[in-house]
Amino acid sequence: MKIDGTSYRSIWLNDDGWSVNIIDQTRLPHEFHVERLTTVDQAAHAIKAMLVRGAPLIGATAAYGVCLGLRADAGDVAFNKMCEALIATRPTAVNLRWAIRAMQDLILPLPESERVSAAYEKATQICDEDVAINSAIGDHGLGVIEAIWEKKGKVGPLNILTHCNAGWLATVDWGTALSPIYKAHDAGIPVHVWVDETRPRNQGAHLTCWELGKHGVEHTLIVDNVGGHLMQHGQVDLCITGTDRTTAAGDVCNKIGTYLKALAAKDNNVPFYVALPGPTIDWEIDDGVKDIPIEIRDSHEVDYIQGKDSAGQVSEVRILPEESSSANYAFDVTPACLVTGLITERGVADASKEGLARLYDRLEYKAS
Ligand SMILES: CSC[C@@H](O)[C@@H](O)C(=O)COP(=O)(O)O
Repeated sequence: MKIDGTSYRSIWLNDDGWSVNIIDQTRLPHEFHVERLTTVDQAAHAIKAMLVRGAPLIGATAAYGVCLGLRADAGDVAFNKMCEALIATRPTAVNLRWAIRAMQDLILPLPESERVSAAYEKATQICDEDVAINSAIGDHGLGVIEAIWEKKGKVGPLNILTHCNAGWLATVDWGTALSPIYKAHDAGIPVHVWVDETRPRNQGAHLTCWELGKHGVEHTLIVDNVGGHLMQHGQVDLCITGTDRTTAAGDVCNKIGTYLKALAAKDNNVPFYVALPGPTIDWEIDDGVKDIPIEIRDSHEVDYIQGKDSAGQVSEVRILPEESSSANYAFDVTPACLVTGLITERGVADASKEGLARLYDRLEYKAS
């Protein structure tokens, strides 16, 4: 996507042909900083500290992390160790495991001398495929948006609510939930996006607002608990979110707070769509609430809010008493029964075992 006229992906190989550039998302929206990764440890840190985040981008970064690690040591012991370390960085998004598994399947049978070049080829392929997948999600999602726009009598604006950031910053390009929105905007539909702030890390405020603004999409930031009120008053035509892990039965696990939006949408007959690429499906599990590991992050993220102060400095402030403690659950599960449809690169599926099985062969994307 474009930033002030220049096309960017969220991750790309440097001109030197081996080091990896990422956009440091912890500094957005106040500073646009490109960070150069040269070691697997730096890649693991970038994922854990959320310089990069979003399920598909985590997978892509891990794949390039493997390339950087193999440059230092292409032996089996080091390779398996780096794969374990990368998988341990974040537990919920299944794309991470899928990408590492794809690298392992390719690399382990090869002689050491061939591993580095094969790894770079595969990581580049994972990135290019992610871009194509997300563009196709956008095309299928555009169909959904067009149908709702028709039903509304083409009286604008078309109000879409989204949670967290499932835009191009969360993928290699285009995004999942935001890809249909960009395509609808480009097709001339007057979309307006309600952007959930998404506490505690404020991916909505920091990243989604920045992305949409750069693309010229109308948007309004709301605090996390406003969505239900807007839905009760007919101010939301549809919701679209992303997902970090989708079960074979269509449950979706996304940023904390997604479930409450889906409940409110159901109560108000607002369509609730979830956009996802094939590698986000975990075919090994059916029951998301029972089986998806939910990341619990450092409570510092809840205790402090980061922003730009009146002197123009980016700083943090503590929002609760020194003696109080907090809990930081990063994701929740929305059961399939609350999801109107799953927008995939292969079309829109019912959120059910049968719906997903109609589009995918469960052996295509292996994560374990
Ligand atoms: C296309 S991204 C889908 C999800 O990864 C996204 O909605 C999300 O919840 C990201 O969480 P984050 O903790 O910022 O990595």
